[in-house]
Amino acid sequence: MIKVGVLGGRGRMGAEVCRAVEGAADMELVAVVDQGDSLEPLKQASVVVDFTHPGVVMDNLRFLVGHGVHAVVGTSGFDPARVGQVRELQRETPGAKVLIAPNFGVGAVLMMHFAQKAAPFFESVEIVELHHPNKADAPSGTAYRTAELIAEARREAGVPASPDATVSELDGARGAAVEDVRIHSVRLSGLIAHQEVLLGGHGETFTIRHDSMNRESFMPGVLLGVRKVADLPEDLVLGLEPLLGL
Ligand SMILES: NC(=O)C1=CN([C@@H]2O[C@H](COP(=O)(O)OP(=O)(O)OC[C@H]3O[C@@H](n4cnc5c(N)ncnc54)[C@H](OP(=O)(O)O)[C@@H]3O)[C@@H](O)[C@H]2O)C=CC1
Ligand SMILES: O=C(O)C1=N[C@H](C(=O)O)C[C@H](O)C1
Repeated sequence: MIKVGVLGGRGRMGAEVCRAVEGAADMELVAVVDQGDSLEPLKQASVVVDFTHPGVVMDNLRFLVGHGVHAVVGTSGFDPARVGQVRELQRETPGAKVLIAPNFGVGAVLMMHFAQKAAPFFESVEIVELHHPNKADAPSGTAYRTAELIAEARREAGVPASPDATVSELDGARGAAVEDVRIHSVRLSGLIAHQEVLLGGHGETFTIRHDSMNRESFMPGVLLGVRKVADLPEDLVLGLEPLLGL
């Protein structure tokens, strides 16, 4: 049995993770921690899943890595500086593996993968992400990571930035740029989590779209992460891709 703790266990995702862990025959839910609770009960767990808030996740990781507890992190907000800080924590106290996945939806991981493959073949690429209005951060972690992967693929292939003649704009009209890739964030009641990667050039466009219809959709990926995190080949893995053989 894998002893699992959940951080953010009363939140939208955390509550869903608690249900999924309780329904898994090979897992035992040993600790559920939320805002204001002590982190101490998490020491009983061999793996802790974190779906909290970008503002607190680094403190959570400091505690988990410091106590040798493997972490499966879904919380957003991981830019290169934060990833570097996690590596530093692991250097200071070796032993705990960390999996940080911007998106645990299998379809979303495939969307990112296909976008990375397609990006060098088109002159233009932009991302539109659409989420429920309770989301605290923009752009989404998924869109940020997609932009990084697209930028890396285009850089390696020697493709220049997407053409754009804009010389005057209302602040924000052209979205946020992550390494030259524009991201547009929509917050709309009724939505859960959705993303389109728009590619264009030479008289054709290609759109890759992913939709999460509910939060259960993330659970197969989360449970896969819990099962695999202790045996990851590297101390820190970014994204579910290697666990899916991508
Ligand atoms: N990787 C993925 O596949 C997915 C990632 N996410 C990400 O997961 C994160 C959580 O999303 P969501 O569940 O919708 O958010 P919620 O706000 O519903 O849940 C977060 C929970 O964490 C609690 N919390 C805040 N601070 C702490 C703390 N210091 N210790 C313990 N718990 C704390 C919150 O309490 P309170 O409300 O009192 O602040 C809340 O109960 C976001 O960053 C989101 O982007 C979401 C979906 C999928
Ligand atoms: O806050 C959410 O809901 C989601 N957050 C993640 C992100 O920021 O990419 C994953 C998914 O989009 C849902």
